[in-house]
Amino acid sequence: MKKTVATFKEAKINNEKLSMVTAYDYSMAKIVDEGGIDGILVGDSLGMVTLGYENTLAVTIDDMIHHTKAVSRGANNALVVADMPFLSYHISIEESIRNAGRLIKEGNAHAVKLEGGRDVIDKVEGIVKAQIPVMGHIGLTPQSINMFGGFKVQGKTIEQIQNLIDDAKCLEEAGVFAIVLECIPEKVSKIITESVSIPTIGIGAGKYCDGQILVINDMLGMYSDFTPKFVKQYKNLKEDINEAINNYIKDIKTGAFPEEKHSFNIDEQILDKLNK
Ligand SMILES: Nc1nc(=O)c2c([nH]1)NC[C@@H]1CN(c3ccc(C(=O)N[C@@H](CCC(=O)O)C(=O)O)cc3)CN21
Ligand SMILES: CC(C)C(=O)C(=O)O
Ligand SMILES: [Mg+2]
Repeated sequence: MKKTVATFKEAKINNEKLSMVTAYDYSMAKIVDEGGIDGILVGDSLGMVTLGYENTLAVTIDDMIHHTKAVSRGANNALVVADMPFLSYHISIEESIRNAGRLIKEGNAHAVKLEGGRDVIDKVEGIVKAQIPVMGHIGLTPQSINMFGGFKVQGKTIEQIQNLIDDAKCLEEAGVFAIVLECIPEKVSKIITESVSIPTIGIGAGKYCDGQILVINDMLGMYSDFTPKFVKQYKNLKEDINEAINNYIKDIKTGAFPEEKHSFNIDEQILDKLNK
């Protein structure tokens, strides 16, 4: 069944949990889509996971469009959400709408996600008015790494918690269809989740969120630069890939690969003529 922003809103009303993962290319998008995932986020985490940057700040709108196009081709049922990268929605409302529009028109995403609350509310309103569904994202917003001084858990003081609740309510008011809550204490995301009527999607935000999201490389054990506490590793593909590569190398060295079934033939007569 095709997932839409309406599916997301209905899930909260019906008390059904939403499942999301990130994906950055066609093949992975197709696999997770066929697996029945509700939503795929083309996260700007691709800067770290697929491009090898230290953080997400260097990712460009063109990087995002390039990967979003690929993911959209592989996703038949899941809702495809594309992250707006750092500085693509900070300068003006006009520029924000233009960039969000490119992710939809060129990338074929169904919705965009941007980080922040009241500080970006005018941009959120502008994009929503342009008929582009927006997902909010508060808590540990990785594009604020230089303000936070690292990837650190947010929402631990009364003031921070009150700000998170107010941000969530303002985002709902501005028309977002869902909000990502990243790296905040479980009891705080419970309060936020109960304060809004749109679904909350948690990452490191505990069990009370209306849905969960993880970076695909983390949950499959394919990224080892760091492993946040909130990651549950469902597979260790790094180990499997290592084993496969070792066997492949061994087979090449010993001549066990390729076999006849992996090779192509020509007519013996042609070979005879060639030899004469
Ligand atoms: N592979 C990957 N997975 C992610 O979840 C992810 C990215 N990349 N890139 C963008 C952001 C960065 N994220 C991160 C990165 C590190 C921590 C981390 O190490 N957190 C500490 C908590 C530190 C504290 O106590 O304040 C941890 O131990 O989990 C958390 C989120 C989440 N996002
Ligand atoms: C971690 C998720 C929510 C994200 O924003 C990303 O992958 O970029
Ligand atoms: Mg992101």
